[in-house]
Amino acid sequence: MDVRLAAQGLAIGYPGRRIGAGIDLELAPGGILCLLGPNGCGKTTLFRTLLGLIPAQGGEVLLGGRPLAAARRAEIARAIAYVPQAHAPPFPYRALDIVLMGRTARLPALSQPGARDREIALRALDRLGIGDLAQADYSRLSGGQRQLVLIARALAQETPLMVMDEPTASLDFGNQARVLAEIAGLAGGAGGEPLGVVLSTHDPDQAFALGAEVVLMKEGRILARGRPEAVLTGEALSTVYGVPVSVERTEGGRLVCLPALGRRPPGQAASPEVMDIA
Ligand SMILES: Nc1ncnc2c1ncn2[C@@H]1O[C@H](COP(=O)(O)OP(=O)(O)OP(=O)(O)O)[C@@H](O)[C@H]1O
Repeated sequence: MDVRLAAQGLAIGYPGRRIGAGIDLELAPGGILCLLGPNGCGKTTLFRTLLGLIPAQGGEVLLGGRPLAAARRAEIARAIAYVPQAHAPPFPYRALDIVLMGRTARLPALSQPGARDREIALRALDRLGIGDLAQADYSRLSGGQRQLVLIARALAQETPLMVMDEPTASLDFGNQARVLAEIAGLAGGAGGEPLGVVLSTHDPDQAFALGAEVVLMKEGRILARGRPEAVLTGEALSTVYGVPVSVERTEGGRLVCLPALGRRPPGQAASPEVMDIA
């Protein structure tokens, strides 16, 4: 089955508000796309458009070569799982109930999740090291715990593609590494068939760690796309984030991005993001 997700000349935004345009990208099982860009540049808006949650303002999204706009909600949910930024629901669901929601698109109409769905949901929680939270009230979990539950929900959905909006944002150092390893494993086929994963992050080092294809965004447009070594240069990162950044190689051979605090790159205007602390 062809489950590639593609954006062609995509324009994104909200009624009366254009956020971005001219966006082309493609995600196939086995691939990892890492979306980087400053706050407010349109990453979440792009994800919501790729998922069909808001309509494209121009161009189109194709799922398996067919227009996403023509696909039914359940069909999209069987192809693409979504890990939104962690939020608290208005009702006190158990963490297990939240994960079971990932099974909805797999169930016949009007039927309740069964023993197998429960087993899959519990396995997803265990895989992320939070099996002990299954009966906990989701609304009382920490931001990072909620984020892990939402990732478990996406795993339980058993889709070939996964869209993850800042999946490591609230996680501690160890859980960030665990989730990155999980993403690499999913794309590598550790859970069975290789998945295609697109994630957004504010940490460019994650793109190096994952060896992911990078999509660098600014103001709703794609500035550069390709291998992290080619795209994530000090110059490109300095331009996009408005702070001087150098990219250096560690003794172990890994590239890391280092923002220099207190100095601006030549020609950069003063920005509230630049801290003059030197
Ligand atoms: N429902 C909405 N209606 C109108 N504008 C919106 C809506 N939601 C978001 N926006 C605007 O769209 C722009 C892009 O927001 P978006 O959340 O896509 O950015 P982002 O790159 O994901 O940001 P961050 O890195 O801070 O999460 C912002 O200016 C935001 O104010």
